[in-house]
Amino acid sequence: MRRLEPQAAAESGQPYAGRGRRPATLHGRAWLGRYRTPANRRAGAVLQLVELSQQGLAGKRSRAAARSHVDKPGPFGPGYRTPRAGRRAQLGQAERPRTARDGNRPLTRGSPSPARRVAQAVDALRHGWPIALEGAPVLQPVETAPDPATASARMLISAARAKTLRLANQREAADGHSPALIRAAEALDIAAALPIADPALDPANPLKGPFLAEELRWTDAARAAMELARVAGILPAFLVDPQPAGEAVALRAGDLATWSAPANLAIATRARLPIAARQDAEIVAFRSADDMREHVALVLGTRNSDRVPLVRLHSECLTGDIFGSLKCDCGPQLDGALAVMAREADAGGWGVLLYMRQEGRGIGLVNKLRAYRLQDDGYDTLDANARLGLPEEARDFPLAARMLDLMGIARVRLMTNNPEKVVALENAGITIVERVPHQLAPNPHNERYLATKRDRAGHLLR
Ligand SMILES: Nc1nc2c(ncn2[C@@H]2O[C@H](COP(=O)(O)OP(=O)(O)OP(=O)(O)O)[C@@H](O)[C@H]2O)c(=O)[nH]1
Ligand SMILES: [Zn+2]
Repeated sequence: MRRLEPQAAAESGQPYAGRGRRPATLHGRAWLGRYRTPANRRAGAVLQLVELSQQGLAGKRSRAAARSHVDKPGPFGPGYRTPRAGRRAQLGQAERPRTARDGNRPLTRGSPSPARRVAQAVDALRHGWPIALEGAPVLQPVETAPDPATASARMLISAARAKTLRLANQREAADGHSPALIRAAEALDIAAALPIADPALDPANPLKGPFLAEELRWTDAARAAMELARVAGILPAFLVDPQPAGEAVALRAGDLATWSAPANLAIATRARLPIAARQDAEIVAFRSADDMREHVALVLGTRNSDRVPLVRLHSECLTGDIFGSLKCDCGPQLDGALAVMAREADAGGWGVLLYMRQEGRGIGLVNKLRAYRLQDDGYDTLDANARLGLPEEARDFPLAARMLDLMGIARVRLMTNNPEKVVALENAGITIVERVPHQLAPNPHNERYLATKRDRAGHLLR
């Protein structure tokens, strides 16, 4: 049975509060120093033998730089400046690709609907089957490819990954999740392509290449492919125009926008759910026809139109929520939120916990665990995601707004330290009457994770 501890106890500074577990030892971190080779430039493209280095570490923004953006209103207090304000539209709103402008090869008449095409494409990527985005060559996912003989000299990878291979320019690599096209001197089969796709294999494969960076003429389709890989939870790396080609699932870049529309979400069912924190709790389940992830809300206390509910938007963390992982603060935050809401209900108010199935900030469990592996090599949370070619924040917060909307909740007191949640919910039409800080005691394993949240992601942590 899960053990609950009140937030007050957790806030009192007790180590590992909220989960009642202590780590046996405190592990030191190995920071690896590496080397780089100079680039050999030729005719505007970069052709070189690549030696990998940990340049991601050099790319850290300072705390001052992270905070040097526009002013924030209301919930954060006077003078607060939001980090990454210029990129706010991308963050917390899983990218909704625009309608494709590339190419002119039409899908056949009577082909499946956009949502069905995306569902089939995601399924294909999980099985290792190729996809064919309109206007783009056939793309074979590297990670899941069933036939090791599938080969191509060209690969589509993330700009961030291309940067670690010394192939992307700074401008492209700034948006690490954006795509880059590379060409090898000879065809790469799956065994050769995997170390290019997976940074976890870098230590065993320090030498790669030579590669040529090619101009990408089907950008929208390539961006959609990266996004589909994220949704499928696989590494964002594809063989381009592979041999043998296999039967590809056809779709358009713009199909993703239809697939991810919050309006698709509806209440599926609700039931009474006595939980340790509160016996009269209710659970509400949400479902979209398109997305297999089923989100839920827990309602604690009796709905009361005179009281603005205390709301916690919690994103799934299997490791923290279920196993009590000490690497993050998710487990204590989940338990703490329910305990505070139960107290609120005792005092005549009510609370709503939205449990969003957006594991690893939207990159999925396996890719989060890949990021953990890179963190063991010294990368922080953000750099580990970047090195994988995945966005640091890929959650779809408008979906949370849709859940509140479906429950008839327009005004909330939001428990969070993350200003982007506040901004994203407000942009989606929810009024945040108050931001309620939700900080719990750190432990030696999550100190760096919390410092990264504070110093690089702008979370309001002490
Ligand atoms: N990619 C990645 N995700 C992580 C890592 N550690 C935790 N997470 C995920 O981060 C998310 C944390 O979610 P929340 O606690 O709801 O949100 P938050 O952005 O930390 O903001 P708060 O509301 O202040 O807690 C969960 O989905 C975790 O699975 C990590 O190292 N890498
Ligand atoms: Zn966690």
